[in-house]
Amino acid sequence: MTRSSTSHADPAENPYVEEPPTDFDPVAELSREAAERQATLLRAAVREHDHRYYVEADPLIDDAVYDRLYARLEALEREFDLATDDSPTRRVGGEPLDELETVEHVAPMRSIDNGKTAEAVREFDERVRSGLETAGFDPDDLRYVCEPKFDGLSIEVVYENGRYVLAATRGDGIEGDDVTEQVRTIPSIPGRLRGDPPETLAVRGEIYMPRDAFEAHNEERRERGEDPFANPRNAAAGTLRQLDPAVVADRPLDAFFFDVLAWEEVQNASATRPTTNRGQFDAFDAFGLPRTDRIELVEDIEAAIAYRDRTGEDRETLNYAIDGVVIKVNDRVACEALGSTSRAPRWAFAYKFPPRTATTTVRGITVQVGRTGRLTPVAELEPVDVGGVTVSRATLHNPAEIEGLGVNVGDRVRIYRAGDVIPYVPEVVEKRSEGSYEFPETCPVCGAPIERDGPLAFCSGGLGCPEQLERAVEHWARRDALDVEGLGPERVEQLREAGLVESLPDLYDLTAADLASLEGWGETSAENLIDALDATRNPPLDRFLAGLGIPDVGATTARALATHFGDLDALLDADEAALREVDDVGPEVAASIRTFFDGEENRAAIAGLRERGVDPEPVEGAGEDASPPLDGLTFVFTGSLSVARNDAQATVERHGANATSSVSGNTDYLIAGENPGRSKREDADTNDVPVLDEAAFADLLADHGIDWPPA
Ligand SMILES: NC(=O)c1ccc[n+]([C@@H]2O[C@H](COP(=O)([O-])OP(=O)(O)OC[C@H]3O[C@@H](n4cnc5c(N)ncnc54)[C@H](O)[C@@H]3O)[C@@H](O)[C@H]2O)c1
Ligand SMILES: [Zn+2]
Repeated sequence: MTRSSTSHADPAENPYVEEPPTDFDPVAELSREAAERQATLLRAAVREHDHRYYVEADPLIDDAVYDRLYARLEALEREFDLATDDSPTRRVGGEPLDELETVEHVAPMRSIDNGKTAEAVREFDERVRSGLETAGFDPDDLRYVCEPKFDGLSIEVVYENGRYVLAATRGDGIEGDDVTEQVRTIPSIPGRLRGDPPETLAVRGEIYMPRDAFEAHNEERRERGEDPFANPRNAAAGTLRQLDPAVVADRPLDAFFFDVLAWEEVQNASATRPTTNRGQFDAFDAFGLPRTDRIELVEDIEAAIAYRDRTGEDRETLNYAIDGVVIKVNDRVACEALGSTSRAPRWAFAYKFPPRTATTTVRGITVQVGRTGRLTPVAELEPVDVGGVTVSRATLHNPAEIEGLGVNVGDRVRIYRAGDVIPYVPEVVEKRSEGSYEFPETCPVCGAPIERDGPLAFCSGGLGCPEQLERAVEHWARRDALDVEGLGPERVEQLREAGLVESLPDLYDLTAADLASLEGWGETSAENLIDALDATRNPPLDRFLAGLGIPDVGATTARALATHFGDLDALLDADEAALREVDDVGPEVAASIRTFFDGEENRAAIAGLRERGVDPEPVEGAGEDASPPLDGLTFVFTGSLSVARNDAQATVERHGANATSSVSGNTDYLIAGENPGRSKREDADTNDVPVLDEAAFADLLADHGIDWPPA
């Protein structure tokens, strides 16, 4: 099999690549010649966008714009009978990456036809009915099975004699990338099937990053100064492209399976393939393959439409991203009779949710200052409804983005909002102003000069900038840092405005009397905050470090630094070479730590804290030779313990162990509190992982000289 080559359009010569129109003339008004010319350009443009989207994972245009180009091309090909075999409307849009090995799929991995209206779904139903009638089926026997359409990464997984042997991405539908080692690290994908599987089983599913994990992961990226992923789909795709399986193992991915690509048995007659799509899910259950429990078998297309509406209502509450539902003919013999085009099966249809985008006017552009001084421009908008939510602000990310969009006050823009993503502006739809917004040269809050670093801009005012100071104090008080209750953003702002807090150490000069004199404070709340601050005077070293907000140092790196150096002075004196000896710390992070500790302001803050008796506890037994007591062990926690799960995880990590969120063959202990999760217990059984209750866990820690519950 040869790899299909993709010719790329030269963006400069093709208007549909660089600046796709927002509207097209009606197809009926075109001459045949004009239609041919347009179709040729559109084909080249769609190919180019496919490449940017599937291969480079860096699309030039928004999905809605792409969908418009694609629909136009389909319409021209249909009306003027122009389809060519190599048209992108005839094939799946991806192609394998160069860095990974290429593998051929056991059966083509096709796309799915889709639409956003009930009308389009009814037309699909009519096509199915007439197709079945032609093939001699009784359309009255027709049943549909409905499932959520997961917005992740399509994957093929192959089992031979029940053993996991291969995983591949969709690629161009015929060949994909070999990601066997990467996918092997996903805990919910079994290494061995249970029950009575056929000799060869190839299944299709979707890999996704759970929403909570996505948010946590993005938070870490932001802390390291990296750009967050725009959505969970990109996060999952970016992760699976990692060539190093250890990186993949570190990021929480999960999977749902929904289709069988091949089911072959030579001798094992008991393992017959189910005759319905619904029945295949029961087989998945028996084999231990994860699948959604939101499957519904319905009597007719109207019930399928209702299913989509109900699913849409639950959309924001699910821990995974979905972009619609998939409606499939249930009976597999009927599916085979209907068959497939080269691009998509005729027996399935994706009924997508309405786009979460709208058009509105930019009323103003403001600039926000973050903890590290990073400046984020924000578009202040004419309020507009987007999928049921009123949006009046959208992020413009950074000055380079503004230049790229060419946006200015007064322009009409499209905004995009998904449940878990801050609304943003993918395009200007109508230019009504001159040029693009001119980014200020000084910080709008403190007036210090702005410094540019590539696409980003920073306020150079440091903790002298009121906004940076407030963010730094809030950061210090965060749960995973010093955990000071009662010190939220509003109170921090109040303390700064009252002149009580002008630096981090000032927090520890506060008195209950100072606070009680402020508006909205009583004696009790004042004393509570003073007590909460007092309780942080001897924090564990890692929390102290996390609280300082060193760029690139999140909670995990802070723990690694604390365990390695043991006390603050050793760390303050460490040069970059010494810092790089710590796990997780590469040259960039080492340089960033050094720069932070060399900064005069930061030195002064640390000295000021120590003068006020805020001094971190040294870590006992730390040092390069002594390996930490729980080194190499992996724990999973389930159910409720006497302390928060985060704290339990932090405790074992502080002593050298890993804490992960799902049980696999690599887990050493499952710690089960009250009301433990059933699936984790089952996974522990399957993988022979010992399950400890909290008392037994405390004993285990005591054997290693670790106190439980943690102080
Ligand atoms: N912005 C751009 O330049 C650009 C370029 C190309 C494509 N796109 C976007 O990509 C999308 C089209 O991509 P596509 O062809 O991969 O289609 P798709 O991703 O919309 O749908 C097909 C996929 O759905 C998945 N799926 C999820 N749940 C499923 C279930 N329960 N049953 C069956 N399949 C299920 C399958 O893995 C399959 O690969 C469009 O939204 C388009 O806008 C954008
Ligand atoms: Zn400033």
